[in-house]
Amino acid sequence: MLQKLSAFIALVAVYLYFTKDNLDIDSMIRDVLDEEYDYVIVGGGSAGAVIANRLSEDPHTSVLLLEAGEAWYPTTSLPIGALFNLGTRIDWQYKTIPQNHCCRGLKDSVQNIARGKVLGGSSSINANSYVRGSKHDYDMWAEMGNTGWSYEDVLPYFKKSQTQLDQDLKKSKYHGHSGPLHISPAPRLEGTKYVYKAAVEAGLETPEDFNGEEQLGMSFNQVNVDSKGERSSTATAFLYPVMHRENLHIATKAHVTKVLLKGKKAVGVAYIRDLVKRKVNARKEVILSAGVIGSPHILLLSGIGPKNHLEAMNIPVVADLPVGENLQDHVAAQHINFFTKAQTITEKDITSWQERWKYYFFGTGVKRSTVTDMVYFMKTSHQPAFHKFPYVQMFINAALIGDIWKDVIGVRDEVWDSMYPHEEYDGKMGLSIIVVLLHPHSNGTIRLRSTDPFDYPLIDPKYLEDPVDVKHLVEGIKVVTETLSKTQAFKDGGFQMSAKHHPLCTTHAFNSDPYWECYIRATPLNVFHPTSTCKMGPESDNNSVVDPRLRVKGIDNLRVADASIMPFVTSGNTNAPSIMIGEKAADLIRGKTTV
Ligand SMILES: Cc1cc2nc3c(=O)[nH]c(=O)nc-3n(C[C@H](O)[C@H](O)[C@H](O)COP(=O)(O)OP(=O)(O)OC[C@H]3O[C@@H](n4cnc5c(N)ncnc54)[C@H](O)[C@@H]3O)c2cc1C
Repeated sequence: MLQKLSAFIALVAVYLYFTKDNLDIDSMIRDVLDEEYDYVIVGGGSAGAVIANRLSEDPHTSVLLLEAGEAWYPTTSLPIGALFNLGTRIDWQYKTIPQNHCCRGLKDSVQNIARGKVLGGSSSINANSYVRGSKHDYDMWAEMGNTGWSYEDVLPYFKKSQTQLDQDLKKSKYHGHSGPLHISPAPRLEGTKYVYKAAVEAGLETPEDFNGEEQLGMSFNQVNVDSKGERSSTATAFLYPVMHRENLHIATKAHVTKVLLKGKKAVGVAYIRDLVKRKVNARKEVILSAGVIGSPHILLLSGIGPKNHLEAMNIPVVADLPVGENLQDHVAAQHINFFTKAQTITEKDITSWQERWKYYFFGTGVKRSTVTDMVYFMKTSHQPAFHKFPYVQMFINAALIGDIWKDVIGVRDEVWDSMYPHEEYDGKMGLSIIVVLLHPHSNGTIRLRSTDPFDYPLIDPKYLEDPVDVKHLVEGIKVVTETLSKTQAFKDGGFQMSAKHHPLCTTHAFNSDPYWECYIRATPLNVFHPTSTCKMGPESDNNSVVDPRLRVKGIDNLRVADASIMPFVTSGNTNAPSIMIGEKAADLIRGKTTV
């Protein structure tokens, strides 16, 4: 009994030691707010946190940040934390509506859409890969009429936000050295080194820096992890260090329900905190940074959206704009697995207490890892010739898929047990490769389910509606099964591809094209990169919601600044681009160029 009590007290002491900083953070959250601020920012995520920081640099400007989620959570600092954050109270835990063109191996044919509900937003719960996308993405945004968003225009903002810790990249003209966000190289385990060798042997490109001169090819990953081995989110980088500013007020657990409008001018927002309906005024502007689902949700509730839909919901139409259209997401093929004896991370390592202590005391071990240690970018033969950016990305994970992922992905029990049987997977080392579609032809929508602001909207990404989307993915899979897997390096590493037949695709010969098409449609993943539901476009683009200065069209004093404004989804993970959008938005709002 005494022993158990001492162990418990020791645990509490360690917990308090490591969370003491969080008590300071709590003390800086405002309970009582002013009636009016210069700027009211909704959502303290990847973009919103950056805007709050930058606007409050001027002590004469008052800024309020309203965030629906909490100030912090015990597992957010762990680089490997994505696995421990999903499905918790800091994840909104959205779901799509049942999908018609995929997903029969998933529960109810729906995909889980995780989003962060905490300061830092999704940057506090994500998988930490630091990927800017292709320079051609931004050049095409500019060609579409979005003046000021070409690669040359946005590169300085990427650099501004960043401190590159990788010794080899420190001198690169593509990286920044004094920004709040810390970027370091992903660990290089024995298992992933074999993949690199395989890429060289197969004649694939192997750029040193996929965020630099050349993106295409196989590279070791770059991650948002600081020199102490902790996650560098926009909360830790941009908010916590400046929360003491007198002119920056931050309110958490404040759920914004509506933009308050006087005619066609935004004058504040309505929100609910502690079960009480409240209002706050904005002297200059309201900035929506509530993310790809939150921002369109609030606009629709405010009467800004497609006329037909608003009328059907009995909401008076203030502006007829395509809010909630153009939803794009990176859909991916289920993990392709290779067993190996070369060092990788086992599921037991991920959950073990020894590893937890190793990380807490020394900042080392597998919890310092973000698992995706390498990335590969490729074009496919099915993409239009004028698209110079890649259509496929691979995440090379230094761990086999295991039960820890089952609920995150939402695969039906019997399908999961058949795909990843315990006797084959438990305790085994290996690689899992996720092949991701970067530019889906199938775009979807976000619509109101009801006028209750707490009712989640209807999310329909229409995954894989267009058959060409599957073709891109099959071509990507073949690089794994026909090229990498046949190299001497893979033989030397003892890599053995799992030949487990997908239980819903047994009528197709294993490893044939029809087999992979079936495999992709049966149990796809989304890799949490939805964008473009408040698309940016010039005056002439009727399919856009905000102009290139991020102002909501036809409404004064209202901007949107987050992943929802992307004209199309970038060629890679979407956190760094959302942070860049935050940096650029701050300059657009205050009318000065800082880069
Ligand atoms: C599990 C997961 C893994 C990912 N992995 C990676 C990765 O490895 N690399 C990468 O680059 N990208 C990754 N992403 C994607 C990336 O994190 C997002 O694209 C990016 O964070 C989006 O930024 P944002 O500012 O648009 O929205 P968010 O960061 O989601 O911020 C929106 C904020 O608004 C708040 N909010 C919403 N509605 C309201 C409301 N009504 N009232 C008040 N506040 C509200 C939310 O709580 C949230 O804090 C991942 C995402 C997830 C969820």
